[in-house]
This record gives sequence, structure tokens and C-alpha cells, in this order.
Amino acid sequence: MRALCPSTHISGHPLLPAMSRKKTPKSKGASTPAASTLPAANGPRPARSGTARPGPDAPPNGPLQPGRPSFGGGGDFYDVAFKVMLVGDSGVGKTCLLVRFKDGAFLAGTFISTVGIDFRNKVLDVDGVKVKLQLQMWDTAGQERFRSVTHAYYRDAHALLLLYDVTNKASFDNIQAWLAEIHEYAQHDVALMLLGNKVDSAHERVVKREDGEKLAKEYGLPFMETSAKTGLNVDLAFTAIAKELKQRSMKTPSEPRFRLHDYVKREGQGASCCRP
Ligand SMILES: Nc1nc2c(ncn2[C@@H]2O[C@H](COP(=O)(O)OP(=O)(O)OP(=O)(O)O)[C@@H](O)[C@H]2O)c(=O)[nH]1
Ligand SMILES: [Mg+2]
Repeated sequence: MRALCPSTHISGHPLLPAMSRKKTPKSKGASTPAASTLPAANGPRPARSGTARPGPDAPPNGPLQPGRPSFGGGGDFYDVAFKVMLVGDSGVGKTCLLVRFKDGAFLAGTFISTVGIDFRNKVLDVDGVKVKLQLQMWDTAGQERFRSVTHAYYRDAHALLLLYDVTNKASFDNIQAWLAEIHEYAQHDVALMLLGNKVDSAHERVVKREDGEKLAKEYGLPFMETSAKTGLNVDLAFTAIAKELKQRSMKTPSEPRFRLHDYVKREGQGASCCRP
């Protein structure tokens, strides 16, 4: 039985009609990647702690979310905030990865596909700076009228985590189509990382690690294999993105450049370490 990852589907969301949840993974075409509007990673400049917050006239989709200097009404204190979208075929584990990162959990149950928007926020401490990651993903359930919405969301994303499932060849084959969509709709400098998920399912693996590495190299992407089930490399993936985004927005001349590729290569663990 497949595990169920809780979804934060917003019923009653103004953009979402009442939709039933899909229970089988769908092809890439049916799962519209979410997009963002922010000037990706090097686009907008997140406000630092103590800096002015955008006033009421600030564009709603400005590059960075305002920092909350020392207190936040929502309970999460942060200096800079970024939007991170998870994209990839249905069933690759986007919701599970998000839940694992946010709550440290992997719940057994039946796969319930996300309909609408799934999101979580988490604040990380990156070298003394509180970085809030606004993690989200959209699913349009194949409804064409929502594609424009999700494409708009692409432009808002500062970072994109592009997932495939190592036990599902089609999800890997579709990566190029996802990259084409990202290229078309996301900010040109969006921080992007390729993740091969479900490496705990060693016996069902059909996509070799080397294949993922090769594809990533071809497109110049940082790459890691992950498992939402065991937690392998999950925190690392989000931490790496947080470090990259924080560096892009707050880099001081004296600070050595953070190299995302090198970081994930150095810190990433092999699947063999965490097989159940
Ligand atoms: N073994 C294993 N199963 C996983 C892992 N991640 C997710 N799954 C399972 O894969 C199925 C799909 O996971 P989801 O996280 O719901 O997939 P999704 O990408 O959010 O799918 P959509 O919402 O349809 O786009 C569920 O049954 C999960 O339990 C993993 O790392 N290992
Ligand atoms: Mg989901």
C-alpha cells in the first residue's frame, strides 16, 4: 500500500473549483507545474531583518517577501523569504517530500493526489539569517483554465525543485518536458535542482543514479537522490536551496561565493546508507 502524504488542499480557494482528488498518478501533461512570478533567485531582493517592509503599494508578487524584523504576527520570524515550487509528474513524491521536510513525517496510507495547491512554510537558520521558505505546488487536475494560473506562479518562484521517481521511468523521461516548461515560464535565473526521489525502493528502481547525474550534467543542474520515506537528503535539498537564495540576496563582497553544485555533491549521501 502506498503511503499517504497529507495534502493542504484549499477547498474554497477563490481560484479553485470543487475538484475531486485523483488517486492514480497521472502523466506529466495532466500535472501542471506551478509557476512563480518573482524574479527568481537573483531577482528581487528580499528585505533584511530590520529593513523597511514593502508598503501597501508594493507589488503583491514582488521578488521577495518582506522580512519581519523582530516579530511576526503569523508566529514565524524571518529575515528573508523565498518561494520554492516543487514540480514533477504526479506521484513522484512532491507532497511527501514537503511533509517530510516540514514535519519530519512519512505517513502510510493510500496515495491521494494533490488537487489545487499544497503548501508549507518553514524557517531555516542559514548562517545566522532566518530564511523562510514558502514551499508550494500546484495541481490543475488537467483543467486547462488553471494552466494560466500555474504558469503565473512559475514566474513567482525563486527556486524550483524538479522531481522524478527513480521507480518510474516515465517520470524521468518527462523531465525534459518539465524543463522546457520551466524555461518558458520561470524566471531565467531561477534556482533549480533535480531530485530523484524514492531511492529507498531499491528493488523497484528503474532509473539509475548515473542516468540522473548524466541528465543533470547535461542541463547544468545540481542533482541529488532523495527519499521522503527515509528522509535521505531531504533536509539537505531544502537547506542547499535556502543557502543559495540567501547568498544571492544578501551576499557581501567579502563573503565567499556559495556553490550549490559543490555543496550538494559534497554533502549528499548515497542511497545505500539509508535503505530501510
Ligand atoms: N517508497 C517511497 N514512496 C514514496 C516516497 N515519496 C512518496 N512516496 C509515495 O508515492 C506516492 C505519491 O506521493 P505524493 O507525495 O502524494 O506524490 P505527488 O508528487 O505529490 O503527487 P501529486 O499530488 O499527484 O502531484 C504516495 O503513495 C507516497 O507514499 C518515497 O520517498 N519513497
Ligand atoms: Mg501532491
